[in-house]
Amino acid sequence: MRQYLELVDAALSEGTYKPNRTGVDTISAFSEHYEVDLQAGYPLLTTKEMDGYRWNSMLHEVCWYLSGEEHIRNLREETKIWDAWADDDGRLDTAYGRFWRRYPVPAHEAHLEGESWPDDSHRWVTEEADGRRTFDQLQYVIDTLSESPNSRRLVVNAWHPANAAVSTLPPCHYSFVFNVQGDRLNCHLTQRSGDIALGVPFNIAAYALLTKVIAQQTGFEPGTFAHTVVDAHVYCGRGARGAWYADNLEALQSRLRAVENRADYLDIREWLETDAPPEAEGDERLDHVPGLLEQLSREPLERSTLEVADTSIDDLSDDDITLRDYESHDGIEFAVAE
Ligand SMILES: Nc1nc(=O)c2c([nH]1)NC[C@@H]1CN(c3ccc(C(=O)N[C@@H](CCC(=O)O)C(=O)O)cc3)CN21
Ligand SMILES: O=c1ccn([C@H]2C[C@H](O)[C@@H](COP(=O)(O)O)O2)c(=O)[nH]1
Repeated sequence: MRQYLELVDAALSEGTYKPNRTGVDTISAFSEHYEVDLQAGYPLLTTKEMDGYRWNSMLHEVCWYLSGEEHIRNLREETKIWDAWADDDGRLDTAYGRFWRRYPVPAHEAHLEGESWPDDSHRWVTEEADGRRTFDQLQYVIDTLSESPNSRRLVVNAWHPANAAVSTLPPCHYSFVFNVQGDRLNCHLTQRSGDIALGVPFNIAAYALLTKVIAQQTGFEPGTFAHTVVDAHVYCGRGARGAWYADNLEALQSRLRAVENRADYLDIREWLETDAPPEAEGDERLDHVPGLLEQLSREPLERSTLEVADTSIDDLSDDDITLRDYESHDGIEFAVAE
């Protein structure tokens, strides 16, 4: 996908060196935005292999979001991608599905006079077994799309400020808005923080899939997926390897500016691998720059297509989703900064 390669190039070319809480440094750019026409096919990256186990992880991650579960006891049977952030019992402090499907509604005694809140029998409110009330944002979107497609309030929000202030890992893709134009359903995602090599390819695949699912449930054609990434970063390694970029970012950026054809990216990678100190034992592939330069050197292939069975969001499983005509370049491995 051309837009992804442009995002990689923009972050590396314009970014600044930025250490952060993980101890793995980054090259970070502010407010990157791109749009993808979902009518032109499914935007699964082709410049590295995304089918096989990566596809399986992404699919189960989406099904986990839809499940509304606050734990990963079922998800971790299928993929390890969230294990590092959960405890042994599968409890996870990051609430995506939990907030999409079960956003907490304040108890009656917490309501201020004059405020509007739904009553217990409201169609998007669930009274859970323990008496807590939650709100199903995704069902609200689906029902409202059918009843008032011109609504400008089709927002799903995974951000709860008080929770986010103390959570170990507050949601990265925290708010999305659907918008109808003609017969097309568009989706705009705002992401506060994006790991360009590992997280963003999954985020693109997940939201393009979600848009297709919601469009199908409401009788629209999938339209545009628009994505804003506020801190769009490339991890560049730990210790001396990461610090090398602090001193050599300008040299890297002037080489990027001089690129005339794709193959030039491989020359930059060779310069970097020769010049930068090697990654320490145990830190291999935490520097994502070489792998991303390799991706930049590759020509994107034709888009694949996605088939989704007509199944409600409550029942959707990986069996309902089929990827067709996917071809890609070889896989590239990156290590995840925790
Ligand atoms: N640094 C960082 N980057 C992320 O993308 C990220 C986090 N942390 N923390 C929370 C979640 C977990 N996510 C992850 C975690 C791991 C992979 C990962 O290792 N992907 C491999 C495939 C692994 C597999 O499918 O088993 C890849 O090559 O894409 C991807 C997304 C996205 N998020
Ligand atoms: O879906 C996701 C989830 C997480 N990420 C990345 C973005 C950051 O690299 C880390 C989170 O660290 P913070 O310090 O909380 O920003 O995870 C992603 O890209 N996509």
